[in-house]
Amino acid sequence: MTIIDGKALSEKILREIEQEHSELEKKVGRKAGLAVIIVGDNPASQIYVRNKIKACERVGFHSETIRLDENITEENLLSEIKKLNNNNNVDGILVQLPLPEHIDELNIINAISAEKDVDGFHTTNIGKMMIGDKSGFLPCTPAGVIQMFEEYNIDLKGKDVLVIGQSNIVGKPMTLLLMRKHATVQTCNSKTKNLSEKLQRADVVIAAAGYPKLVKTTDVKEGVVVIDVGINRVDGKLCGDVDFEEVSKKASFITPVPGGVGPMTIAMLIKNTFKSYNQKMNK
Ligand SMILES: Nc1nc2c(c(=O)[nH]1)N[C@@H](CN(C=O)c1ccc(C(=O)N[C@@H](CCC(=O)O)C(=O)O)cc1)CN2
Repeated sequence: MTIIDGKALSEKILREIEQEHSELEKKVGRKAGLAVIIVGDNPASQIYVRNKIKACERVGFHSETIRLDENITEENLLSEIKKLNNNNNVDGILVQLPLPEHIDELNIINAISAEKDVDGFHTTNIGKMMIGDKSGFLPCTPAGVIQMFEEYNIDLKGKDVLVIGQSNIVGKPMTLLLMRKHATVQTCNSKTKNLSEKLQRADVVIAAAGYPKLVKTTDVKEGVVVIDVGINRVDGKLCGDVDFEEVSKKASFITPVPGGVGPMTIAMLIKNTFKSYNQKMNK
């Protein structure tokens, strides 16, 4: 059994970007820049935003964090985005999700210029992903999972892959990227019947449901590849959607939580920001 080390892989990606960026910065005369908007004080979001800013510092990017009150109006949030769209030092913009309920998430995402949407959530980038137009940005978590498969030489061609969860951030784009790898994909949701039977048949399981230890040993077959996208806090401790202790006894490859998909999400964000910077330089 191999534990897929997302932390080490993300560090390798960041090292490569740091090097390429420092060479380009000398030629261009400015750093790549990422702006992160956070609304309210959700504790988990605070951690993720801090990790994103740390990653920017790690690779030498310019970063700015715009902290906004929980009660901000949609109009005022849109005007912050407009300023960043017009700021030439900013290559990437993201709004940390989730947003408070009074704000229309889709409206906000689509207000970000598609060329700066390094989260890959804008309708234009989702469309580009759908048809395989490489000029767009891929959503960071699914792109990070694909990068893990490539790094560990896990071939998906003809494999039966079960994706648990169909969120816009993970499940749906993950399904699409797996199809591009010629996997046979089944996407489950909370209404799916006989999940346990489906799990037993899967060669690869990608758990992104948000239920602690949903996937158990009795559910999976010997040699299964397990990717745990879940990040749950139980009694102050982090755990994924997979019972790691037990399932790792049957798996051929498995990701841990923490230290698996999470750091890869951040590495892909940095990669997308660097891509945006490069695209601007080449214009
Ligand atoms: N605008 C966005 N919002 C959200 C996204 C996103 O991609 N864009 N995804 C998730 C949260 N997320 C990124 O923002 C994210 C989650 C987890 C990690 C991470 O590094 N996890 C660590 C553990 C960190 C901890 O102590 O909690 C790990 O798994 O090792 C990074 C990013 C929802 N919102």
